[in-house]
Amino acid sequence: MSTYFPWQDAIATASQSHRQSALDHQAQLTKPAGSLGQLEQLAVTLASLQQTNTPAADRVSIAVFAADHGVCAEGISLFPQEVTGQMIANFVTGGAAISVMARELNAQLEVINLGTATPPPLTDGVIDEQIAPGTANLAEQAAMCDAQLQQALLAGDKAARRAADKGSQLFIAGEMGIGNTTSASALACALLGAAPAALAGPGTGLDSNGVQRKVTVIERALARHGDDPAPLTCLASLGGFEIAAIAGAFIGCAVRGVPVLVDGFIVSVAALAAVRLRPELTDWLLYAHRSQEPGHRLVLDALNAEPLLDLGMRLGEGSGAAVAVPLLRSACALHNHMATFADAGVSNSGND
Ligand SMILES: O=C(O)c1ccc[n+]([C@@H]2O[C@H](COP(=O)([O-])O)[C@@H](O)[C@H]2O)c1
Ligand SMILES: Cc1cc2nc[nH]c2cc1C
Repeated sequence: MSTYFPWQDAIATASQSHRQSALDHQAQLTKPAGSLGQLEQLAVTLASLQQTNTPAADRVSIAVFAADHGVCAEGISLFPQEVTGQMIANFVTGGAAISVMARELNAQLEVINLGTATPPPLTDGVIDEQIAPGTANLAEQAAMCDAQLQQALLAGDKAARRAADKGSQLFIAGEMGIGNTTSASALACALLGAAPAALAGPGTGLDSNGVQRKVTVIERALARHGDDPAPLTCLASLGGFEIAAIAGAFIGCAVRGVPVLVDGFIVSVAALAAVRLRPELTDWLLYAHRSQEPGHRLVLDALNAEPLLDLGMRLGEGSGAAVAVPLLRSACALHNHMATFADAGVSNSGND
């Protein structure tokens, strides 16, 4: 495939010296070594990515990418397609889960429309990156052409640039798209060489007959696609506009040195495609939660990812990542504000 990448710039590298300083600092804090578990690693990782001795997750950018999917014609979702447009309006008017969470976190929230089958009832405050009124039906033809893929990747890159320009310390991508678990499952199958039955799940709530129908649809899509695992080919053939945009956004964040907190199943599949495209991206991805969508486990394993939370969530929108932000903030506050053994006059002999 000849898709042109406008951002073939080098991905930023984590600072080994800040990593070492952060590890040394952790060893001085008034606690048995390792007793803050993953919070210690989080603080160290953020220090090395942010190239600082005082890591932070105060300035958070959340970008929700929304788009429709032609594969909905196959009856693979419990919900009608017009919900995508309706939820876009709900995101900007403040009633969606991610809107509430963004307010709680004092995070920047932007909503990006990459193309819906039914226009959103309200477009004020929505970033317009519409490519087409949804992808084509991926069971029958490529979901998008090369030019559309490029537009989607670029829309994601622009969101990453806006986050970097605002000085964001953490980027979260959310997604909204009725039918997108079918697209994400098909894409993961192609990237991993996995069987549809291993990846397909209920999405918004299909029963077992519905999941079986979804498996058959993905099998048709993969038979048409063939076994080409090249990430750009897979994205165009089986992806969604929002999934490709998220892949572009993650690469754009890593190029600009903004750490990413990865949300659920669909976002993780976008991350997998992006990592296959640019393996150096791996360092920049932190994983928030394991979604209830059964395929997420396989995708996380392929990414070698150990997510922080497992709360049985399966909403999307970036909600699983948003609930993990307070953990990152706690990790940073502890790293930055705990007393050292020397400062507090506490004996450190147990840590020798
Ligand atoms: O993030 C997840 O893990 C997740 C798991 C299942 C469903 N979703 C959300 O549900 C929608 C897609 O579900 P479906 O059944 O229409 O394919 C889409 O808008 C996603 O945000 C999200
Ligand atoms: C109501 C609704 C909200 C969502 N948010 C993300 N995916 C969604 C799917 C539905 C159906």
